[in-house]
Amino acid sequence: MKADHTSTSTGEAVEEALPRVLIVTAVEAEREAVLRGLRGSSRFHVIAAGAGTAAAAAGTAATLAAGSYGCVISAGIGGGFPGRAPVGSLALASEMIAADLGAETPEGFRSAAELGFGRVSVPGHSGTVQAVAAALAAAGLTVSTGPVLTVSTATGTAGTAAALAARHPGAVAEAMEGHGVAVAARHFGIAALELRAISNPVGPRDRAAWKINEAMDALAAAAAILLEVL
Ligand SMILES: O=C(O)c1cccc(C(=O)CC[C@H]2O[C@@H](n3cnc4c(=O)[nH]cnc43)[C@H](O)[C@@H]2O)c1
Repeated sequence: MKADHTSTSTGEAVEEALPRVLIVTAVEAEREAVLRGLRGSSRFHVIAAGAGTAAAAAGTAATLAAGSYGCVISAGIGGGFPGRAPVGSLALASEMIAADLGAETPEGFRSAAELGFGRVSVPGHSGTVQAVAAALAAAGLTVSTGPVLTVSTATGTAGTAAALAARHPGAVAEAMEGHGVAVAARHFGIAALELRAISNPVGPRDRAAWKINEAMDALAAAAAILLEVL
């Protein structure tokens, strides 16, 4: 998807016949950060659907059923895997993985896919992922592209962080909604992306150290680039 602008006789830029983009955040503060970056564009519809995959999937599906969209983005703050996505940077999902959908067994965690009862990963639309990553980097923003994990419980110990990193080599970030948004988008045959602004490292929980404002500013800056590239 690429922006296609024309001008009116007065020189005013208008967005013409471009597909609408749905952006799904968890909470209102994330929605407001995205809207700040979008500077009033009517082509982007931004909803705060609630935290977790169920709320995200339900909100996404209900919105897609009621309108026409070319692309859906799960966006918000997230945890970054140390050495891959530092606090204040951006993470863009090559795939959105339901990282704790499965079962504990005596041999350890087995994913739903390994157990034969479902897929746990939805790929991001590769052309769009590449275009967005390139545009963010060209704008001077720090962005890491790789698998983004969707978890029901935010990681709070070094042990869980290490286990997730071992199960998902190359994972750049974790959050709580991406896979739900992607599954809803797939149901409607629409491309999905996930974009996270990193507020905290994945690891031992230290909520007081989360850099929420820094992450919200990065999210707003990224939204301004989405406006140009999608
Ligand atoms: O307390 C606040 O001011 C505040 C402002 C905006 C958002 C929040 C959230 O707690 C958002 C919850 C949302 O954040 C994602 N998230 C962020 N870090 C992680 C993590 O390390 N692991 C998993 N999820 C994370 C997640 O998608 C939540 O829905 C608070």
